[in-house]
Amino acid sequence: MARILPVASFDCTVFGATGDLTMRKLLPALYHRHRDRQFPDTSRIIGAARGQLDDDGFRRQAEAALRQHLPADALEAATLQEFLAQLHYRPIEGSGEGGWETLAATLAERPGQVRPFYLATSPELYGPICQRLARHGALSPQARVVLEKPIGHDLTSARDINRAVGEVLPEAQTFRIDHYLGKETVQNLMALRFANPIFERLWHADMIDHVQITVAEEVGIGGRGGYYDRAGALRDMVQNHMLQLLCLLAMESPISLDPDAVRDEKVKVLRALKPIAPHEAHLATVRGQYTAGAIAGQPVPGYRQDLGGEASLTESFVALKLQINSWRWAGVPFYLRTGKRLPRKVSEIIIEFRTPPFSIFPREAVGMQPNRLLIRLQPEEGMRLEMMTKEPGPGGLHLRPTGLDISFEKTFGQRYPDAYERLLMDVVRGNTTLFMRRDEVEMAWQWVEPILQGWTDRPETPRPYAAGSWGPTAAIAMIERDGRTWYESLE
Ligand SMILES: NC(=O)C1=CN([C@@H]2O[C@H](COP(=O)(O)OP(=O)(O)OC[C@H]3O[C@@H](n4cnc5c(N)ncnc54)[C@H](OP(=O)(O)O)[C@@H]3O)[C@@H](O)[C@H]2O)C=CC1
Ligand SMILES: O=C1O[C@H](COP(=O)(O)O)[C@@H](O)[C@H](O)[C@H]1O
Repeated sequence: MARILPVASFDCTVFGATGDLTMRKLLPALYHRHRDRQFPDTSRIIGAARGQLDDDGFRRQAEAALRQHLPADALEAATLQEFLAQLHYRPIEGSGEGGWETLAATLAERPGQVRPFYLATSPELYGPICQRLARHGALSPQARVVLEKPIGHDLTSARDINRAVGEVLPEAQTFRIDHYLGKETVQNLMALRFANPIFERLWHADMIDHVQITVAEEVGIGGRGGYYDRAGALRDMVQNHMLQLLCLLAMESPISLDPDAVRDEKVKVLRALKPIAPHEAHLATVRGQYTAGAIAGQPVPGYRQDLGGEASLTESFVALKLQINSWRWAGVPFYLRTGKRLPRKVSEIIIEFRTPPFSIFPREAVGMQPNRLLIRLQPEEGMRLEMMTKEPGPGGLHLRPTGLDISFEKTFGQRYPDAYERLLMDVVRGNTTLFMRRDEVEMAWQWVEPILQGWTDRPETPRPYAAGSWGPTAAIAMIERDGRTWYESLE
């Protein structure tokens, strides 16, 4: 059973409190933390948005959302009522003047509380909201502002947001969230690498042939088409989640778990990424867009139908090959791919090791495969080290890949907290380790931007792929040109 470390009493103001993210992720996460008694009853969760609701109206919306999004066995009547009683609502205009004095007065009732402000709104509002919080004296030393991804739409807008927020708030009180960093299995990458010296010896271009990172989703763009069609897969998933995974995989050992020690090492990886110039973007990347198809035997519409019939050049799939300019990684390609409406939800990292420099086994020793370390981030979280083993029997020397497996569920047998649960409690604690620093976000945009530029300079229709397939065939061709292949661990 995991230890629950209690946090201090807080007043958490959630801007965008009636939106999808709050209803689907933040309130369920806070409910779970309440259920485990991780925060005191004196804590309040104050919803804020433009809708003219009162506390009861917000509680009714929240209750409906919790009933929809929590598993039935987590819903206990008394716990739910206690949690709802901690919810409040203050109407507010994020970029205007209405509602700020009332919110400030509500917060002033309890000056000693930790004050998280969660900005679950569009990023254009981050600067205006922070400026207003400052103007109304709400940014006490106990304040922490959480900025949801995406931080901007490109490097310039990211810098503008960071500058506007930085004018009123120190970096130590700024929490740029990337929920992948809150996933247990993503945090485990640090344990895998820095608590197991056997791997550190192998974690090097001398031993590793290449790395694959796949983040596949079954879902389409759903009700978020307005946002997604402006973003696309590169901005939505690669600029943040996938580059963060890459940083944790590729960074050198930090000198400690201190937030800046870890983030310094991640920034070094981002700085070492070999730029993909605009004119190279078409060779180093593949963009795709799903067409109608079937997932788990059920027909699903295509991207354009999901958008309401509009034509669109936005990619719902991207695959790319990148290199890291460092002694550790020189010459080791990293292949990344992510997409919506792929055959199943799976996030997985494959480290493929080099083959033996010379083989003593005859050709008939069929099944020779390189060693691979599979790190399954979700679902069926775990790790598998694939080794070549002699098949038992008298009929000659036959080799077969077999796995040393760790299933987290079998090993630890407990509920995995959602990423937002851990991250929200870290915000209250004031621990920024699992949040992105300003320079990290900007370096990631700096690397991604020439690719976007290349796509703009030579606009092409993304390659179609049927929903339920693994993306366009060009993504397969991209890796196969290098004599490698995407690894499907469950197939
Ligand atoms: N939904 C998700 O799964 C994820 C979302 N995000 C990011 O989180 C943010 C929120 O996303 P999501 O919840 O989906 O968006 P929604 O459109 O569902 O919700 C937006 C919320 O912001 C409020 N709002 C809009 N304009 C203003 C304003 N001027 N002043 C105050 N409140 C305002 C809306 O209420 P009202 O109109 O009443 O004011 C609503 O509560 C976005 O940046 C998104 O990219 C990030 C990761 C995942
Ligand atoms: O940030 C986002 O992440 C989700 C995928 O998150 P996961 O925890 O379900 O793997 C993605 O669907 C969404 O488009 C993106 O904005």
